[in-house]
Amino acid sequence: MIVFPNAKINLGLQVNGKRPDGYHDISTIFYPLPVCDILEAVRAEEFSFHTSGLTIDAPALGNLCIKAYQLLQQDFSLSAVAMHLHKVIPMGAGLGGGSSDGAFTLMLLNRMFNLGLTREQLLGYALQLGSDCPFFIMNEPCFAGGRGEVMEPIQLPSLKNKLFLIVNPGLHINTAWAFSQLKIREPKIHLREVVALPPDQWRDLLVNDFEEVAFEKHAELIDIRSTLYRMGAVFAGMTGTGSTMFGIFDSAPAGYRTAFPSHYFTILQSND
Ligand SMILES: C[C@@](CO)(OP(=O)(O)O)[C@H](O)COP(=O)(O)OP(=O)(O)OC[C@H]1O[C@@H](n2ccc(N)nc2=O)[C@H](O)[C@@H]1O
Ligand SMILES: Nc1ncnc2c1ncn2[C@@H]1O[C@H](COP(=O)(O)OP(=O)(O)O)[C@@H](O)[C@H]1O
Repeated sequence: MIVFPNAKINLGLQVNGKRPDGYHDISTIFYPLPVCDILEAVRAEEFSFHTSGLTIDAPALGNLCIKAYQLLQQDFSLSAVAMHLHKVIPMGAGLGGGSSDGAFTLMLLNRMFNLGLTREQLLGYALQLGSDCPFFIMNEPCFAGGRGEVMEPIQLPSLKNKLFLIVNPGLHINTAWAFSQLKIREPKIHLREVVALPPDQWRDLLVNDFEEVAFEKHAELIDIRSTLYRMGAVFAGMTGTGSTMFGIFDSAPAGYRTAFPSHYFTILQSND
């Protein structure tokens, strides 16, 4: 069985406060984008896990695909599988690639072994893997609160047929570190009100609180955002805890193939 774990970006990200459990309450809009890893699993005599494509900066046993298998193995007597993950989504980039792999592993095994897990049960397992894993069980534009697991699907017709230029400068920003650096402030305007406006009015209103932390550490991210606006982006910003930047365009900007010579980039059409 083969699945294609996709990435996501965050449209705005407000950190509202620290929780007793050590996590933070956030408000964000998770938006899926069709840049995908490839994950295959087949029944086998013994368990194996192999990867290809981008090198994963985590020990094999720490891989979220293996953690997902182990989670279900605890509750069901799953027979062995041979898994292969082909890594395409840049890591530690704010694109949720690892989280997506974990969530898609849960959905793949649920189908493969006919476990009959409901969406609620899958969401529960996904949250044990990480705060933005549950989103990939829903995998549609969602307004999210809590740790990122309290989700409400949201319509964003203003993004229909828009193009997203994703630029990853390869700067790894650790999620825990980014949260530890944050100064929590009251948002000037709530996320829901901003995204109700046309995207060309989001500039300076749709804020990712982690930009202040990331831009202070990596000034080149500010240059990437300026370049995206110069190229005609209706909106440009950082996703998650970074370092991936994205620009939203009405059409493919001239010269985008040569605008970021030393960075990973890709241009995608909104799924909506
Ligand atoms: C903040 C987001 C926005 O999408 O960043 P990105 O990972 O996408 O950049 C995600 O929710 C991240 O989710 P995820 O990457 O799964 O984080 P987790 O593994 O659950 O947590 C890693 C660490 O980040 C911190 N953390 C994470 C989520 C959260 N709501 N509050 C936190 O304080 C905690 O220190 C936690 O130990
Ligand atoms: N299957 C996986 N793919 C990518 N990263 C993984 C995977 N499993 C575990 N990881 C670890 O999780 C970290 C964060 O992964 P990822 O979700 O891609 O980050 P982000 O959400 O910031 O884009 C990676 O840096 C890596 O150490």
